[in-house]
Amino acid sequence: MLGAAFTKGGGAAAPEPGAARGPADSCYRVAGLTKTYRTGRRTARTTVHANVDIDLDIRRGEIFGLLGPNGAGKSTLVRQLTGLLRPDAGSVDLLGYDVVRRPDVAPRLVAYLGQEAGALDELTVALAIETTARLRALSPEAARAARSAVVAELGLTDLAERPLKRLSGGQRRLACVATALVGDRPVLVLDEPTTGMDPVARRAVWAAIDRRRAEHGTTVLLVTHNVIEAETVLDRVAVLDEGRVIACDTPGGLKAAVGDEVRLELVWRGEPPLDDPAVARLARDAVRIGRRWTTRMDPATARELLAAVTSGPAFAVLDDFTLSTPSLEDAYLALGGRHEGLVKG
Ligand SMILES: Nc1ncnc2c1ncn2[C@@H]1O[C@H](COP(=O)(O)OP(=O)(O)OP(=O)(O)O)[C@@H](O)[C@H]1O
Repeated sequence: MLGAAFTKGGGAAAPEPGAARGPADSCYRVAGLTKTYRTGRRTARTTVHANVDIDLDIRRGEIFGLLGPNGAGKSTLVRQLTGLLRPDAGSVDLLGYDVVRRPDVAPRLVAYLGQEAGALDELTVALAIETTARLRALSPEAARAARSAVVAELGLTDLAERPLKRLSGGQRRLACVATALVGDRPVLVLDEPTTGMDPVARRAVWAAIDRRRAEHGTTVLLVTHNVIEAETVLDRVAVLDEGRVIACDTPGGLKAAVGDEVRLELVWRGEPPLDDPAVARLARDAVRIGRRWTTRMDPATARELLAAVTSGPAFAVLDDFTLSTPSLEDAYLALGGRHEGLVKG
């Protein structure tokens, strides 16, 4: 199985198969992974504990998410999982291979999409995809066929002959996703793949990822801030905060941690009347972003406060409201994560 994955993923000669230490269905087994950055001179030394004693087990064929605010340590983690960064301590087992001891192995099993387009920027979309396919050891004919297929699949036909550097941010990101998908690597590690994309492009990307999982059993490790997207596509998610995994479960399992609470969102068109007791009660706990207030509470209290707000003077300045079951974002907040780094929608 490992040999087959290597032949398919291609590249230079496959390494000796690793001693399969993990269970047969394991893709990544991470234990005690720790990375500390030290910057600055001796007098103004800064130490950042980017990853602290991280344990993870990602199964084959899973769509596994890493969720967390800016600076939580997500990119640092995936760069170690893909052999681009050496951990200070800990182990990474990828399909039976020791990535720390053999950092050359990961690039041949994993298609990694980082946050930058980098070296491909000068090439046309078609050439960038085809070149990547050739680097993944496809024959010239197979590379051309794979390029045409992924261009059509992601709706890139009209952009295929344009250089990446002449595309919009979202278009360039889509082209980079195409380069990650071509050649059918057994593992995809995608760092914020849909950043800047419109809904049509985003849907095309998720459909393409889902298809690979269904047809090839591809494992996908997805870094995201986007909790809405995360909820719909992920099998399991690890929540990172300040370098540590603070939870790891299915989206449903994480949401169950929030219990029976519901989310009440209010959007104001003017200044809410704080002398209204219901408004004052909501103001006490609400997370306020611009004109939007978000709170979590038990359903009976939420209904009571909403009834008071919609039947009193506050209604005149209320633009919109929603009462909904908890989201992954609520679960994240209940876990003690910081609010600012997560985006909605
Ligand atoms: N090369 C570096 N040198 C020093 N500190 C770094 C370096 N790279 C990252 N850091 C720090 O390590 C921490 C984790 O950064 P990392 O990029 O892994 O976070 P992230 O979760 O991917 O963030 P984002 O969502 O913003 O991409 C941050 O505090 C960051 O400032």
